[in-house]
Amino acid sequence: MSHASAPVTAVTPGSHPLPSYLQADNLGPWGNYLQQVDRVIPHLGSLARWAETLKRPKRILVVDVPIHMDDGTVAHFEGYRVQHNVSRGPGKGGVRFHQDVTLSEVMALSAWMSIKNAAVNVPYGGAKGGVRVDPKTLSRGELERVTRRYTSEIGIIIGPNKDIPAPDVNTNEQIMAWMMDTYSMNTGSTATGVVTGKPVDLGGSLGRREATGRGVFTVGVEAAKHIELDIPTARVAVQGFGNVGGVAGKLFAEAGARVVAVQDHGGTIYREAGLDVPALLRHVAETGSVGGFAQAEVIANDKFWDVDCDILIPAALEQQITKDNAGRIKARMIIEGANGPTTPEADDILQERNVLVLPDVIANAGGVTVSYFEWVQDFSSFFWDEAEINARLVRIMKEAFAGVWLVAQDHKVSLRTATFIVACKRILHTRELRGLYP
Ligand SMILES: NC(=O)C1=CN([C@@H]2O[C@H](COP(=O)(O)OP(=O)(O)OC[C@H]3O[C@@H](n4cnc5c(N)ncnc54)[C@H](O)[C@@H]3O)[C@@H](O)[C@H]2O)C=CC1
Ligand SMILES: O=C(O)CCC(=O)C(=O)O
Repeated sequence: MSHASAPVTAVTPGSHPLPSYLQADNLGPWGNYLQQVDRVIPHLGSLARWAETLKRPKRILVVDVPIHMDDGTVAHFEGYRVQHNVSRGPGKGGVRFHQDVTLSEVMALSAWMSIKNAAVNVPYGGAKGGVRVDPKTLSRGELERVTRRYTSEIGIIIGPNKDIPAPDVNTNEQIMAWMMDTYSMNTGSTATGVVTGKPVDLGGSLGRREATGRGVFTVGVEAAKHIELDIPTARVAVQGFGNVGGVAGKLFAEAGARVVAVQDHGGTIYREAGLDVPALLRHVAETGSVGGFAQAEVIANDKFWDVDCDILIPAALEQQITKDNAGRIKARMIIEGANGPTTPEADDILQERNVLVLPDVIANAGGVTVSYFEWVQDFSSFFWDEAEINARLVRIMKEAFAGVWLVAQDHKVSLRTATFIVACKRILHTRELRGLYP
């Protein structure tokens, strides 16, 4: 068929077909997000008439990131920045470097940022970015060149008042420093507020590195009270032992819990008596993975889901808890450190089995909450001490979680749908106040 005669979807008044990249039935994380939105719509009252806006990212940028490799060749990487919603303020959300990252995945991650930011009521919309690259295969120089070129390419849509990136999987303080420097070079003045999660010596905030794990721990302790789960005697299993999982595991261990199993990209380890978490963190810092940790038994990766535990913390990637393993999970409570680790089908199975799921959009909001503190500190050039930051973080997390808990009771819905109710009402209320014109 020639291009000229290709079928064209007719657009009639009142019919608004979705753009092609939003149409497929099975879009992985984006498809999961859409199902989560469908579940909240019946609870939005008159604001439901604006709900379509939640299903369409505001702005999507796909960029080519060409760099010189150390061997003199030129390599091209695919980069994305998606601003899902900016009704409540500038876009805000991390940047992921991963070989499998896709546009629809970044769309979902940006949408969950909109929900999360509204759930804890920080004045941001939602955004996320990614580069399709395995940073472990790059030299330090190559990693810096990828970061700087990506930052220049997305420079047209980011900025301290437009969209503020931060760390996510495989990105860290050094990468944020390069991003800040590149943006500042391109705009002609030092703009510390363009990214958060920077080194403290460069306008970063005390407590940001630990903030997501601390938030996971805080909501976990609060939720445990509701189901009479005793933290000092609890057994915890953690998937992903990086920024989020490592800190959450450490805080649970310090509270007396036994971290019995940990899985990361390098394998799965188990110790019924509890792993020595500080020693494991040192091992990961030295070797890059939990693999090879001497004081533990190695188990098959799939056996992780059968581990006898009270609390499960997925803190790696999306779609880990599915209809295939949800029935095997022994935990009474799941705290989602990762974004999107549980599919909607698995959510239903877990609810049926009375497993309490603390959803990502509230449980891992500690990171962006302290990012907000960092941004505020950068604007005022006045920096707070760590005790103040942690106290404010804990207060926001506790209050947000308590509110979500009440909504879940009132509407007789899961904590995920309850968080979506709180957040979507806030987002759509601002949409309504701002209107659509022009
Ligand atoms: N860094 C942050 O402040 C925040 C991160 N998150 C989410 O938390 C999750 C983890 O992020 P970070 O800890 O920052 O990343 P990270 O890069 O520090 O750690 C990622 C961890 O996941 C593990 N992992 C990767 N692939 C795996 C696989 N196939 N199976 C098992 N483990 C695997 C890695 O080995 C590593 O331990 C992501 O979903 C991220 O979006 C959510 C909120 C904030
Ligand atoms: O700190 C931020 O701005 C966002 C962190 C993030 O990417 C997330 O919460 O998933």
